[in-house]
Amino acid sequence: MLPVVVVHGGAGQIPKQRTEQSTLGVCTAVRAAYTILRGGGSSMDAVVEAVTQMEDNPSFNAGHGSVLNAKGGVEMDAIVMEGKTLGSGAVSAVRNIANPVQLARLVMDKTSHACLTAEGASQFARAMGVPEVPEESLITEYSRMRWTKNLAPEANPVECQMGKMGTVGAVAVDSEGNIACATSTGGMLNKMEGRVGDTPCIGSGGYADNNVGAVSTTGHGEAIMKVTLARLILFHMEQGHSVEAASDLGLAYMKSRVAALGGVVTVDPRGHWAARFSSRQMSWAAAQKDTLHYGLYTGEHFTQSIDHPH
Ligand SMILES: NC(=O)C[C@H](N)C(=O)O
Repeated sequence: MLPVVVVHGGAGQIPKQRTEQSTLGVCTAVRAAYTILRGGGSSMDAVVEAVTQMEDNPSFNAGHGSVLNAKGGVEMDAIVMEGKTLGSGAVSAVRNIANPVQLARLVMDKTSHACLTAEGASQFARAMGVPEVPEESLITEYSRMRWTKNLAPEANPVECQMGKMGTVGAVAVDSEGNIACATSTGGMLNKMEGRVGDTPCIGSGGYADNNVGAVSTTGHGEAIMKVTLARLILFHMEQGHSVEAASDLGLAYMKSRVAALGGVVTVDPRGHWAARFSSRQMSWAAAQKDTLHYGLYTGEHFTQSIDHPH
């Protein structure tokens, strides 16, 4: 069954005019990651490549295309974790870099820490030679439009969040059976400056353990943290549930316990995979055995050959 990679482009409600770009984005990212796996590359390289591509894609709320905070700025969170050693790296509230997921990986590889935040993360990025980019280059017309709309006195904050839930994430198992996850986000629209969400928090935004599996999550961060969604799903897998059942149990608990919707991508060590969500939509894609799988609405599942798209 191995290798496999599964990605998501965020749970929520995607405006009609953006659905096509979103589906295209997850499919392109999963293809790039699968090429790495098929060439014998590691699951960590694969998930970082997939998430990097989606950070660069303005259709998603991560990197270029991130939502704006209350002051109109961009602060981003990201995490990576590898299942062999349980090593992880994260950055939170980081500014002025194009690819927070790559900085998270550097935190894992080059420091003895699990997470660096804000100005400290920026200093570390500089020390590692990561180029600084102007904030303007991360902001799209669409994210500025959403932000402005949200400032209007009659704005409905819940409605405004919809369509900008596009956090991105990936999980993978490589041909050696090593498992990894990565998640990256601009957070929640209009968040307070300095707000840190679930994404960089181990066990909430993601978790990977070669003995159990891996999960990357998306949804309302404060709710995800309350139930430590990624680790909760892996707990259900430890209890013998399938990737699909465990994902649904975790999401159902979050819905009943804290009235929140979300989505996840999940793998187990044998290469079973799932893309599950309680929100109306989540763009997702998976690649395994040279087949591309993708979908957007509940119950949707399209397949095509990786090498011969039609
Ligand atoms: N779109 C998302 O998934 C948001 C992210 N979980 C956060 O709260 O920061």
